[in-house]
Formats: sequence, C-alpha cells, structure tokens
Amino acid sequence: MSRRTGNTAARLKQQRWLVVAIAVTLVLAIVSWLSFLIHDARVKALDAANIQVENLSTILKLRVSGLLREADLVLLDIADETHDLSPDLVPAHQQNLRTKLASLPQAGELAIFNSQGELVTALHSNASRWAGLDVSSWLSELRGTRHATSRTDTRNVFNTLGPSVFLLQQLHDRQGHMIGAVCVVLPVSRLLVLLESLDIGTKGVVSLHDEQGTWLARTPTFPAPGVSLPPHGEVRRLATSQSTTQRLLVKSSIDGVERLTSFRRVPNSALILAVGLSTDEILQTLQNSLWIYATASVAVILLVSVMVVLFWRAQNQTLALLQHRKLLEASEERFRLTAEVAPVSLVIAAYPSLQVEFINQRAALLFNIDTAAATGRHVQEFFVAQHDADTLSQLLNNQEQINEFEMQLKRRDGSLFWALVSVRAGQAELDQRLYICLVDITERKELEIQLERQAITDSLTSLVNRRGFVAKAVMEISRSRRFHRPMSLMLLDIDHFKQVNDRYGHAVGDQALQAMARACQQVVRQSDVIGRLGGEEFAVLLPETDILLAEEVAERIRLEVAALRIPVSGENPLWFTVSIGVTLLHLNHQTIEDVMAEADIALYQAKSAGRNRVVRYRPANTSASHK
Ligand SMILES: Nc1nc2c(ncn2[C@@H]2O[C@H](COP(=O)(O)OP(=O)(O)OP(=O)(O)O)[C@@H](O)[C@H]2O)c(=O)[nH]1
Repeated sequence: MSRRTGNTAARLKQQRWLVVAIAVTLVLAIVSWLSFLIHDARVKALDAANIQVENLSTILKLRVSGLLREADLVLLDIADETHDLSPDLVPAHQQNLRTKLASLPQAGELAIFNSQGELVTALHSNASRWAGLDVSSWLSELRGTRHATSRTDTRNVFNTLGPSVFLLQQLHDRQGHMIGAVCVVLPVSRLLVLLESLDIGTKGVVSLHDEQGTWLARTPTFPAPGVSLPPHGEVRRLATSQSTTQRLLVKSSIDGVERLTSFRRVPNSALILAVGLSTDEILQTLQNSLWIYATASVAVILLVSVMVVLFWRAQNQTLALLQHRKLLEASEERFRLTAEVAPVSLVIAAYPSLQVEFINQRAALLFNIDTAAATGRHVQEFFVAQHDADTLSQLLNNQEQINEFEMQLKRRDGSLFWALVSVRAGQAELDQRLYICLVDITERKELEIQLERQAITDSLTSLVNRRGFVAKAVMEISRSRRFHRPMSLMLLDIDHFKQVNDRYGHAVGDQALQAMARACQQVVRQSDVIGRLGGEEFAVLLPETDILLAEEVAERIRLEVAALRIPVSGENPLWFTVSIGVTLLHLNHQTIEDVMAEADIALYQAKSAGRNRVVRYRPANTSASHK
C-alpha cells in the first residue's frame, strides 16, 4: 500500500514536469511562430511595397517621358515647317507657333534661335528674358549630335518660372543645313500635376531631380519655401552609374522618414525621378495584424501559464494528500502493530451497525475464530445475555466510554468466557466506530463465583447459609410484593439437639443435621428456598404459598423428620423431632427480619408448647395452633 502511494507520488511528479515541458514547448512554439509570422509578413509587405513603388515610378516615368515626347513631337512639327528664319517670315509664322504651343499646356515659353544663337522669335515672353541666355553651347551640342532631336536642360533660367526643362530641336533649311533651333521651356512646377496624382500615402514622396541631384520638384512640397536642399546623393550616384533605375531604403534628411524609394531615369532627358513610400506606412497594416497576433499569442501564453500554475497547484495538493495518506498508512501500521503487540484483545466495530471491522490476533484467539471470519460479523453474535447488550447500549447513549464492564461472552464453538469489557466511541466525525478492549477474566470470575457460592453455602448440608437465605428471601419478597402473590416462611429447630450431640457425639449430630436437610428438600418444591440459619435451626421460604398450605408443608416436614432414623453403631438408630414456626408475608413487614421475627415467635411458641409441632404465627391475643 505504502509502496503504491510512493509510486503514485513519483508518477505525479513526472507528470508535473512533463506538463511544464509541454507548456514551455508550446510557448516557444508560439513565440517562434509569431517571429516567423512577423518576418514573413514583413518580407511580403516589403515585396508588395517594392512592386508598388516600382509600378508608381514606372507610371510616373511614362507620364513624364510621355509629356517630353509630346513636346518633342511639337518641336519636330515646328522643325518640319520651319526652313527659313528671315525676319519677314517670322510674324506670319508666329501665329502658327502659338497654335502648336497651345497643344502643349505644360509649356511656358517657346523661342527660336538662329545658328549664331541669336533670338529670332519668342512666345509668351519678351525678348529681353532670353537676352542673357547663352544658347551657343546648346547649339554646338546640337550640331555635334547630328541625329539628336532634342535636349533638355533644367537650369533655372527664368526666375519667374522656376527650374525648367529646356527642349531643343534643330532647324534646317531645305538643303538640310542647320539654320538654328527651336526651344520650348517646360517649368518643372507644371510637371507637379503629374506627380501629385499618384497614390503614395500620407508620408510618401515623389520628387524630380536633374543629374546633379538638384531638387527640381517635390510632392509634398518642400518644408519651407526658398529652402535650398543639398543635392540628392542617391540621384547623383544613379546619374553617374550605368543603370537606369535603382531601389533603396532611404532615410530622408528633410523629415527623417525612412522610405522605400525607387529612382528612375526619364529616358531621353536629364531628369531623374524618385518615388518613395514610407516604410512605416508599408508596415502599418502588418503592425496592426501583428498586434492582434501578439495579443492573441500573449493571451494564449498567459492562459497556458495560468493552466500550468493551476495544474501545478492541483498536483501539489494531490502530492500533499498522498503524503497525508502515507502518514495515515504509517499510522495505521503503527496502530496495527500496537494492537497486535498489546496484551489485550481489541475489536473495532462500526457504529451503529456494530459490525466487526478489525479484530487483533489475541481477540481472535479469545473468541476461537480467525480474523477474516470475524470481520463483518455483528458483535452481538458473541454476546450471551441480551440484558448485557441492552446495558451496554444504554451506557453508550449516555457516555463516551464504558470502563471495565464485566460480562459473559460466547466463543465461536459456543463455549462461554468472562471478559472485562471497555468500550470507547470514536470522537471524530468520520470515525463512527466503537473501540472495544477485552480482558479475559474467566479464571478470576470463576474463583469469585466459587467464593461467592461458598460464602452463602453451608458446607455441612450444602444448603444456603443464613446470608444466602436472607439474600434469596429479599429477592423473593420483592417479587411476591411486585406481583401481589402470597409467600410464607417457616423456621425449624431440632428438638433437644444438645442431647443428641451429648449422647451420640458430634458426628452423629452432623448426620442428623444432614438428614434433616434432605427431609426438607424431599418435602418442599423446587422453587422453595431452604437454608440452614445456624446450629440446628433451618428456614424454608415458600413462594406462591398461603399460610394454610405452608402449615401443611410444615406438618409434612415435621412428620418426615420424625420418621428419620440415623443408624448408630451398637445402639438403636437415632430419631428426633423438630419444632416449626410458620408465618405469612403481609404488608406490615418492612424487612425480611420482620418476617423472620414473626416465624421465630411462632417457633418459640411451638417449643414452649412441648416441641415436635407446627405453630402458625398469630398476632398478640390470638392463640397459636399447634399439633
Ligand atoms: N453436631 C452438631 N451439633 C451442633 C451443630 N451446631 C450446633 N450444634 C449443637 O446444637 C445444640 C443446640 O442446643 P440448644 O440450643 O441448647 O437446643 P436444644 O438442645 O436443641 O434444645 P431445644 O432447641 O430447646 O429443643 C448445641 O449442643 C450445639 O452444640 C453442628 O453443626 N453439629
């Protein structure tokens, strides 16, 4: 039992650590899963953002290059129609130019130069605005590149227009000689319309640069008007490299926001555009869902932790219970050993069913039964007298413990023995038991009974002596009174017994006394009580007997005694007579002595009247009858 408890405890401890290991693994799995989820979602979000930023910059490139292409076409159209720059032609031609320029709403200025770089005509502007502009270098560049159709320049030539893109186209005479150039000015500020229509979020930036990295345009607009920003380093790097596009994570020196930025050259121009999407915004959706994942994971981890803690506590309680059970088992074992070693017989019975739950070896030997056979039996199976069971049950109703109650008990084989029984009722709520301790006192009890019997027995006649007679008489009187039944008493005294002794000796006298006892026994009923009160005096108690019947019985005794013959060697057999006083129990008698006193008076009267007769007691002034 104890070993089983130990094994269970060890198993519980193992289970406890197993659950903790599972919980830790689960938590680690959740954390790993969450980390993977974060990483994966971030990669996917950045991938999506890369695609988005590339798409946006491509769209923007197409828009800008489309616009430049449109301008180129207008310039080509003008070049196709312009082969002569003579001053008389120009006014007529100007109307045509205006029409062409109207088809290019983003254009701010249009001018035509001759091959010396001199301004021939200008639209939307007066000539003085172009006066300070040295276009000779542009023209030489155009000459150098025979097939070049256009070129761009983003110099801030006209302060009122801001940074602008200058597009130039060679003009040829009909023989194909270069006679000058036509130039259209696209203010960068007008290109902003193209930039602003892109969906770049609240923190996104679209900007336009020249190859030196100069900021030409930006949306949202620059932090403060007039603030000149240093050239964009990444733009310059792209300009000096062979590649046409580049994608980078760039932290802005303007607002400190990190952006995924796509830089892209605008083909056939000196423009580089940049589209940047804020990484914060890219990851915002991710962060929102990650918050949900993280909160759910933390909740799961907390739940798991709480469950582990609760499980741990429950296991602790179970272990504590097992520990208590172990202690209980040890205590039970101690009790069992003590019960076996104790020099007394022990029985434990359930209460109130009174079925035997435990019996020690000593008690089993006492009842001559083995412990298994005794267990489950009703304790009253071992009782002899029902009144003992009643007394014990009554005592237990009034007190918790019964000490040294003497009673007779029965063995399994039916033989009887005396035991000193102590009983204690269990006190605990769950201990509804009787603890019974038995000591075998048969030997002492039998000795006691023997001594008791001796104490009330006359050794010569084997009748009860005065003490025994009085004791029995007291009981009979009480019974007679209780049931209102008549009862008589007679006192008998051998006549002249002294002479018997004197003449025949004491031994013969003793024989006479014994014969007298036998004579009485022969005459009276079994239920009558005969006693030798002392010397040659006897008494007979006659329950259920009225005075008339008592007188008859006394007379029969008297005759029986008179007929006795005691053989005496060498002589005639001895015979003797007896005088008898009889009285009836009545209500005036307080004690047995009162009854005996009346019988004694009648006996005295019998003696006085000449002996060998029966006299009934009569109260004073009534005469006693005699024979
Ligand atoms: N043998 C014998 N004699 C006993 C015993 N007890 C008493 N006696 C004798 O009984 C005699 C009783 O004598 P008393 O009291 O004088 O009476 P009694 O001689 O019978 O004369 P009454 O009673 O007057 O007829 C005494 O001598 C006692 O010694 C006994 O146990 N054995």
